Amino acid sequence: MPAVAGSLYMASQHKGVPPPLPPPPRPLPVINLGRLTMDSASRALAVRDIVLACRERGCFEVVNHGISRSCMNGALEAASEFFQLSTERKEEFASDDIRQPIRYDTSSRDGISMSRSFLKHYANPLDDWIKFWPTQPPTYREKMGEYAVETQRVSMQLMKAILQGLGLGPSYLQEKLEGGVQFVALNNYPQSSAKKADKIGLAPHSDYGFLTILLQSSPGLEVMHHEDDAWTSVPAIPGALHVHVGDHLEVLSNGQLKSLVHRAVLNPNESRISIASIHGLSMDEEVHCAEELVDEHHPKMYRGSSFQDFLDFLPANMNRYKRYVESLRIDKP
Ligand SMILES: O=C(O)CCC(=O)C(=O)O
Ligand SMILES: [Fe+2]
Repeated sequence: MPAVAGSLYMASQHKGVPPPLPPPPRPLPVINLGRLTMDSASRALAVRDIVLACRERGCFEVVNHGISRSCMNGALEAASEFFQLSTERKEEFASDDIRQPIRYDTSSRDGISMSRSFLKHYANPLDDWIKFWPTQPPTYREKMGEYAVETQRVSMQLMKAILQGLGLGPSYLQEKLEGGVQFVALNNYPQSSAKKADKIGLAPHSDYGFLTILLQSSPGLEVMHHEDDAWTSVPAIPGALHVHVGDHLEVLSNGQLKSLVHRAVLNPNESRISIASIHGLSMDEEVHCAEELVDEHHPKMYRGSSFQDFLDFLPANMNRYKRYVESLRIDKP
């Protein structure tokens, strides 16, 4: 009770005793995805855990997701070998136009890259996009392609579970999700240097799809849970993948789930690679609040928007919103 807590605090201050330390950060939920394909009771528990983690923390780690270590390591190696190519080779993919199917950049023109280079491209359906991908390193298409197909599969499993947990049913939007956008961002960050005070690689933001599945070579991802005003570091658990809620899932769930603000800090021990796979509906498909989740007590909170709308919105609105979804609020000031 605040009054009692307040008076205890004052009493302890009076005696020169330091105020109590804040509670230690809660560990991130780690979800065994294998339970989704077991008996229906195990599936129901896994669905409950996934939706609870999305609701309360905005993110979770997944293990037993069926993506082999060699596939994950292969993708990290392919990314690392790409970033080791000559500047000239990498700049073949350089472009200011965010609508390009593939884009390499090193600077902060996007308003949030403080110290990173990146390669971004689409991946689903693979046959439509792989022709735009680098041919160097020679194994790039094979290794990144295998990983992209596997993350798309995991994203489908997760979305079905989340939609079921929200009461919308596991086949809700299924076809649209299967043909939806998968946008892969490979990020390369330098090791932090003692000389440079700024340790931020990528400034705070939310992602705009339904879900992001992130693989990191070493720690550096930090998240801000909804109730917190502090950063929590996400450990790089061997074999695990990090999953967080994006803006369009906040819209679809009519605010029941909130997109997660996250950032990347530079690692003091080594340079770092992360691969973010962002999953949503297809480019022009608008995402709306699910009618089933709107009623007189829960009025519709967001207007509909597509992935394309986000790309159109971005250039003129860099840094205006930490979370793009704020711009979709119907009740925004
Ligand atoms: O590097 C990271 O850990 C975060 C990357 C990220 O947030 C992104 O690519 O959107
Ligand atoms: Fe992100």
